[in-house]
Amino acid sequence: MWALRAAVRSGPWFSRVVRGCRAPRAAPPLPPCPVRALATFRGGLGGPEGRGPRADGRGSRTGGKEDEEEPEDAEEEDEEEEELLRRDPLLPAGTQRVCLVHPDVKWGPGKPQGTRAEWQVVEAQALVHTLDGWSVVDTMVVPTKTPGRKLIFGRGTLEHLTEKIRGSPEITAVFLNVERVAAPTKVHQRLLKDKEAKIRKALDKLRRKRLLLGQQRRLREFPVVSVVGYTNCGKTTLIKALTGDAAIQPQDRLFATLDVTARAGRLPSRLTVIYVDTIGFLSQLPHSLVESFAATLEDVHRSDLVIHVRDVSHPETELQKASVLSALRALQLPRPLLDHMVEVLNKVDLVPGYRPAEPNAVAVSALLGLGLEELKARLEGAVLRATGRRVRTLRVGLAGPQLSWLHQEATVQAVDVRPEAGVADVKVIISDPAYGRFRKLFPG
Ligand SMILES: Nc1nc2c(ncn2[C@@H]2O[C@H](COP(=O)(O)OP(=O)(O)OP(=O)(O)O)[C@@H](O)[C@H]2O)c(=O)[nH]1
Ligand SMILES: [Mg+2]
Repeated sequence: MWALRAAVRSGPWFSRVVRGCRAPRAAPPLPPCPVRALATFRGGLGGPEGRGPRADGRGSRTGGKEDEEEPEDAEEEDEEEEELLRRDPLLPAGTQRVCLVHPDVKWGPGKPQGTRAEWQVVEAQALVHTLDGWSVVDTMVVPTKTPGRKLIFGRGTLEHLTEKIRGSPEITAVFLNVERVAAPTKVHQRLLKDKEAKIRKALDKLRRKRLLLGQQRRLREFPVVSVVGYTNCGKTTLIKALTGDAAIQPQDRLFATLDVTARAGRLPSRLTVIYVDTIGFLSQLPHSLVESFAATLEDVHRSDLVIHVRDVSHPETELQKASVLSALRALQLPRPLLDHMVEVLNKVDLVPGYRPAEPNAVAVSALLGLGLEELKARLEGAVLRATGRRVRTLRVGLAGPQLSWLHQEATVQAVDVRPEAGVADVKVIISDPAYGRFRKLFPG
């Protein structure tokens, strides 16, 4: 379901995607950059305005001699990993003023289903804006009837577009909103290969780290709740609202969250859960990036519960839901996680008089804090069911170690002390294995 959509480079450029037609400029074309890669490119776009892409890799770590040497300490290695995952040396540096060209397929097999050109344009604009210093200064929606062929536009249309763009000096880059990638040149093949090898290494390391984190969490028996959803639907804002963590900074941009992060929060019963924030989904993503995306979502596989956040104020909310569900299926999420997923209808404050159509979903405004108590109650029930935890009232002797054991191994909700009998009735949330251990340690 992922597809490559964009081609970005400095200077008006159509030659890579409109084969058979003359390129408007003589400069050698660069391989197109996947949308996903653009979206993950943060910082480091500085440099002289309008400078072309650093095809030689200068200023980045790719392609240089230093790459061949192993970093000496773990910190340096982490920095390198971070850099590799974030930077794309093939992107033009500095400020870019983009002309967004959207081929609007009106009929035939290439006609996009369930969406409209205007929303595809809005999404593409948002993607361009994820890059610091990049802005869309012009948008052209161009009807075309040759979907899936080598030629996207006819010669006449191409000439018209080229002329228009050449006549607009403010345009420094063209973003062609198509799912296509041209074969890279030999220079670029090497660069991409180097980068691929390094990213694979970084992903392996990331996987090992995640596995360790997952094991540590399991040992401490905190239930894990993963929060997934279309990009910009409000996942981070919801986690901020559920955990009260003021340090979390949601942003109104696509792919604001670029890595999986975990935060602790408490449910009404005082049960601590770990909320895992994830990278947003997009309806069309390049196949080549599925693996890296899947790696960041491995935590979701290991979670006890999944929350699917939806932006109900978005005109394409249904399409977004379908995209997320199909991506989760493609990622082969375990069946119980899919079946017991909690659907959260977010941003209801933007839809006056909103009435949820889905009976089991919870409507909230993560921003204004509406509906959160109901959501927490739902989450609690679902977490208890998913993790085999139960609320039990256990009688313990005041003189013995049982009470402190329960504080360590379970979530103590209330302690009703009966001094005359020298006992206390303790209301706890306890997992079945922990209860088994309690009974074994303190029989009778
Ligand atoms: N009005 C309104 N805006 C919201 C609500 N929840 C989130 N937002 C806004 O939506 C934008 C995106 O929110 P995030 O929480 O960053 O969304 P996200 O899903 O984490 O986005 P990515 O990490 O980019 O995938 C921010 O500007 C939020 O303030 C809500 O309930 N109501
Ligand atoms: Mg986020």
